[in-house]
Amino acid sequence: LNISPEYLSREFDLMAETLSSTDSIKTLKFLQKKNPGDFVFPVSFGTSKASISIDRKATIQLGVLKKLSHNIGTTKLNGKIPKKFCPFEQVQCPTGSRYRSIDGSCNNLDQTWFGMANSPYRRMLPPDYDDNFDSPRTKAANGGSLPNPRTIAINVHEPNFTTSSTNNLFLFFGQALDHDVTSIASALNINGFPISCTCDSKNPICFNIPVPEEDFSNRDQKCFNFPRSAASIASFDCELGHREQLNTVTHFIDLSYLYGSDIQNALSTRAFVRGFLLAVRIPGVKHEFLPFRRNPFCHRMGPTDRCFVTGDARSESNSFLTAIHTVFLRQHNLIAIKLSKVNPKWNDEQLFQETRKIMISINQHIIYNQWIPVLIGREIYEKYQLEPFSNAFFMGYDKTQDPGLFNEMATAVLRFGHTLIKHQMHKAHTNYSLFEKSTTDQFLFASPKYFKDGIETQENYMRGLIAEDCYIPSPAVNPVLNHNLFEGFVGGGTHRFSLPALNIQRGRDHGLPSYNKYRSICGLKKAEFFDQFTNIKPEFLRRIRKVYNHPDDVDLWVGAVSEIPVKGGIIGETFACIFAEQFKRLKIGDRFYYENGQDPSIGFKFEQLKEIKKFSIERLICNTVNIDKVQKNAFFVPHNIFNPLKSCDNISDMDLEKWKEF
Ligand code: HEM
Ligand SMILES: [Ca+2]
Repeated sequence: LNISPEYLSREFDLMAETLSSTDSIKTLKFLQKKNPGDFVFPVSFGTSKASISIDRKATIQLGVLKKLSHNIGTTKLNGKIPKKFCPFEQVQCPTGSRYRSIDGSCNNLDQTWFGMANSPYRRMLPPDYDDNFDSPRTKAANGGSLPNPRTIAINVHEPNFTTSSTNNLFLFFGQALDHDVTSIASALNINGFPISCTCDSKNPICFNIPVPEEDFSNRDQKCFNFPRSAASIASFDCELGHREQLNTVTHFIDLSYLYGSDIQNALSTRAFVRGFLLAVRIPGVKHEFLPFRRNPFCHRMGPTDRCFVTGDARSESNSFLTAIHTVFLRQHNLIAIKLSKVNPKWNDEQLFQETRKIMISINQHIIYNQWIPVLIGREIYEKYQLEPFSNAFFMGYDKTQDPGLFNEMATAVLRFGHTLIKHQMHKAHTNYSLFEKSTTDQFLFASPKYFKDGIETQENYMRGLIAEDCYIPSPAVNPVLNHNLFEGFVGGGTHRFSLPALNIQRGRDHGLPSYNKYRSICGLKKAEFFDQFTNIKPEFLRRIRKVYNHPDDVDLWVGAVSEIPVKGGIIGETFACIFAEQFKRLKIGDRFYYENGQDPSIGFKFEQLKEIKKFSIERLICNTVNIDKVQKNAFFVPHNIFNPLKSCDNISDMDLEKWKEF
């Protein structure tokens, strides 16, 4: 049904007025109450000024849709959101820039917003909201309710402690990559406060998970607090549409976790001398450290503690991830020093931008050349043509391809990692022997410890990453993540979370269709009966059948992490297919993709590209960690025969002389 612009304009104004009056009352109550028993969801990282304003306009749109669909009896309404309520505008692009913008805009010169920060996710399949456009997916095939996510967490994701040959570097490099491409905006109230979803809250933004009878670990709390993700308008041209979610970081693989996704953050990471990023130097110590800032915005810290400045607020969520940030910071400054020697006339800005470009390129090279084949196996890797060329430019950039991240990636696929995280992890000495175990809760938000334990500790974490294995792929999730997540973190209370339950609830919050639907677009058969989930091991299928009534009910993350991994890979066929499609788009839809040779003014010279391709994860480790040997493939634990240690002297590096300007 087509709705006239005049009618829509009136309805939007009315809805804005209604919402602002109820919102301000709620906010006032929130401020007056300040009840110490209230607690705030601890994971509200994905926020930005832009996300608050987009959320607001999207909420007004959803209110209008709800009212109209109620009055008219259909949700299939066509019309344009009035200009005043459309949060997106064409960006004015500078002409001929050789470098990526910080917020990702103007990568695509026709569709300037493709992949930029604070823009909506895309979807592989249309959403499956209960009311078709906004309310979470909660209905089961038999007309009843889907099983409680926490019941699923307890029964399907119960811990198992078997380790694999891939290591923690593979895993946490994956988390860093996730943080590069996605950060779901959390819903905030109009004053920018995180929303406090107490168990009895009637706020429609609260989608709390009740604690089921069988949850022995959490009997003392009534619910798991769960605010929905912020809303976004689904399309840039502001057609009326379903609730979409908002990515607050650049969708491109552009090291936004190192350089920031907005200008203010970006400026705060720079030293403004010789192209350097801000870093701490300690006299007599070879390597640099992350720059620090003081409270009050550090998580879980005392008044004298310090935490770090980085391009992404989640960099401190665990010490192993912080170690990866440190490695990239060091490599940036190493390149900047060399470039300044090669081109002594370049100023800070030139040095910074070219170093950033090289860094993003070596990171893309490691991802496409080394990390992806381990994740999805060679067969799918080759089928989707993700492998870099050995000796040629890539000429396949296609400006019609939208590289934007699929909601499925943020809400399910990239969360495969949650099943691989060991309950206890270690640091390692230079000879790779592991020592000092820490349990999951000890390395979460542990920056003060990371900092205080002294400089050698940081090297020990980095060596721990390469020396220690992670778990094998399976639906099992370690007991701290599954049963006691963030225990004691929030206001000193006993509130705990369950990571599998959060993943499942987030999928429903975003209206992700069921696992079964994705099977059918990924070349597997859509199952009529549970037995037709033939790529799920019987022991896991038994668990799934115990909690779900129908194959169409199974949540995407749950079904897909239960699949047998693809040959030579870590994830199953369904995740591998969504992943490969996404990373193909991130390659051919990124004008600055490092191999792109279509436009010499932004691409590397051929001899420079050859140098980039000499770089590897092993070289990165050799350059930035106190170590003189590293295993042949640094994403696997060392092995005397299959993955022996190799001297760093025999691992190639880039020759930056190829950047000399005459
Ligand atoms: C120490 C370990 C980790 C903890 C405690 C942790 C915890 C969390 C939490 C609480 C969320 C938000 C859940 C929600 O409300 O929707 C989340 C999101 C996510 N996690 Fe993890 N995680 C960890 C490691 C990892 C690893 C190793 C990976 C992947 C290899 C990963 C991938 C993701 C992704 C992709 C998201 C969604 C991010 C977004 O788009 O906003 N996480 N994690
Ligand atoms: Ca990015």
